[in-house]
Amino acid sequence: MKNNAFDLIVIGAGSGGIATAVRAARHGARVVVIETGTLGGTCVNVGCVPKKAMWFAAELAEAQRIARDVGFASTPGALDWHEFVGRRQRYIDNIHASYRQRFAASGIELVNARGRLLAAGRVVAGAEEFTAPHVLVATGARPLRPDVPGGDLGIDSDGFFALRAAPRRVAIVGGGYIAAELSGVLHALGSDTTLFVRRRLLREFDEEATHVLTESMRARGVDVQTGRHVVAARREHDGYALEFEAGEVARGFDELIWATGRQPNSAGLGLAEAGVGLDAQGYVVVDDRQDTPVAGVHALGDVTGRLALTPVAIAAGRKLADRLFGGEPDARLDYDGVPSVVFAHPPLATVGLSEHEARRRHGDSVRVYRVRFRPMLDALAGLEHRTLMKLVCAGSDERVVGIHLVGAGVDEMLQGFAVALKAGARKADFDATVAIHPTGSEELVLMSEPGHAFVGAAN
Ligand SMILES: Cc1cc2nc3c(=O)[nH]c(=O)nc-3n(C[C@H](O)[C@H](O)[C@H](O)COP(=O)(O)OP(=O)(O)OC[C@H]3O[C@@H](n4cnc5c(N)ncnc54)[C@H](O)[C@@H]3O)c2cc1C
Ligand SMILES: NC(=O)c1ccc[n+]([C@@H]2O[C@H](COP(=O)([O-])OP(=O)(O)OC[C@H]3O[C@@H](n4cnc5c(N)ncnc54)[C@H](O)[C@@H]3O)[C@@H](O)[C@H]2O)c1
Repeated sequence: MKNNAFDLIVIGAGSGGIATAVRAARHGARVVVIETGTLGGTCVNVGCVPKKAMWFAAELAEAQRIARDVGFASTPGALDWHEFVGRRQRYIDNIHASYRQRFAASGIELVNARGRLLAAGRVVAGAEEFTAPHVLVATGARPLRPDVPGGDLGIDSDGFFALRAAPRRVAIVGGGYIAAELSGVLHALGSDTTLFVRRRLLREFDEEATHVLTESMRARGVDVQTGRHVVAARREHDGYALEFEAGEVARGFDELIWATGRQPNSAGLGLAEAGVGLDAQGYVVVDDRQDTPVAGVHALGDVTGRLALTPVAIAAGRKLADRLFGGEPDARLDYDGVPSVVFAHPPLATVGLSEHEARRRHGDSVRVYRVRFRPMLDALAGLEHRTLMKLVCAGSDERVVGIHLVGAGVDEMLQGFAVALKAGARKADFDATVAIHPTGSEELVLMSEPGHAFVGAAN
């Protein structure tokens, strides 16, 4: 008879589940991974990876326009979506294959079924039951549409990845990462794009940075409409129509995309019955070691609702495996100072505190250094695109507590500066570093005078 006793049962083979399983197996644990859908979860299949592929396509479209502007005798061609999506899928298929290889090499068992917790240490999947002293819930999240009439019309980010052509006229509803990213991609690939934001774009981010991003998106041609609260959607003879709180209606959209947030995959897993706490939105409640109140039941990644980013789920998983199986009883992820990039057009890169949050925490000791400039290529092309670079410093020694960048190339620029922030760098350390010329990033080590406080913008 098959032995279904393991050291670790992982429910969900997304970014967090896979990372935990592989690290635990490396420490010698016997691991089974239970996955109901496709290996790799959101990031690989309907998240970061296909999104970045589309972002590259959009960047290439923009680069062709710039090439023409600076004198190349080229006319930007339209993207062959079938060709490109085929390449995108082959790239994803290779990731699936590498995961399978890694599982086989590490002796990790993969069960393709829906997992459900029976009790601490007991999980059922299909017709089988598995036991282990440790169970990890890493079941992720899925798109959430607003509860308004017509909220079931149109598509969400999952549907975006099923598109095989740029819609002629598209309405995107939402104001977070996904709304900003998809509107930039579709605009660059030829869609007439309107973004309807309930309040302001990326409200959790540094306000000045999001103001600059909003301006830059508008300058590129995305119709970003803020303060637009959608109360209903309809399908009319000439396409989708959206109705707003004040009674106005916007109509004539060929496609409607909801980018209004995500909800955890925590229902039907037997969690509440086993004593695992869920918050009001259904997120699994964990402490800073990824432990639930039930001994041996852990959770991480998007299902816990904390910093829904792939590297966060991966890092939390590796720490958990190090703690449970690697002899590191204090291992836990430090959730502070996590950098991230919104792959908008242009990208926005951020780490640490916003200016507002820094002033709330550090009062008058906050000093802000900023520079806005026209990147060389844009100047050559006669474009008015501006880059923002902003350092938020606090304390008498001007420790850098926030870095906010908006503009071409900042997506690849931030990682190294995030190391500096995490290591506790001071403004003086930036000043002491000789610039690399001519680059955009040199501006970050050349800022001399602290500037005024950002007092807000009506966007
Ligand atoms: C459009 C989009 C773009 C994104 N872009 C980025 C980006 O650029 N950078 C970034 O860092 N993050 C990005 N993210 C976020 C990132 O994808 C998530 O933070 C990450 O995938 C979370 O990993 P996870 O392991 O928690 O969950 P997931 O990757 O969602 O994996 C959960 C897995 O659990 C499975 N599952 C669910 N219920 C069960 C069950 N009962 N039994 C068995 N299996 C189950 C699911 O099928 C899924 O495979 C993006 C997300 C989206 C939607
Ligand atoms: N580049 C990246 O790293 C990246 C990219 C995409 C997603 N993600 C992760 O995935 C998470 C989910 O992304 P997301 O964009 O779905 O969520 P989000 O939480 O970033 O944004 C959701 C947005 O929808 C708005 N909203 C909610 N209900 C609404 C309504 N009824 N009408 C209008 N607007 C409404 C919110 O105000 C918010 O602006 C992100 O928070 C992020 O952690 C990361």
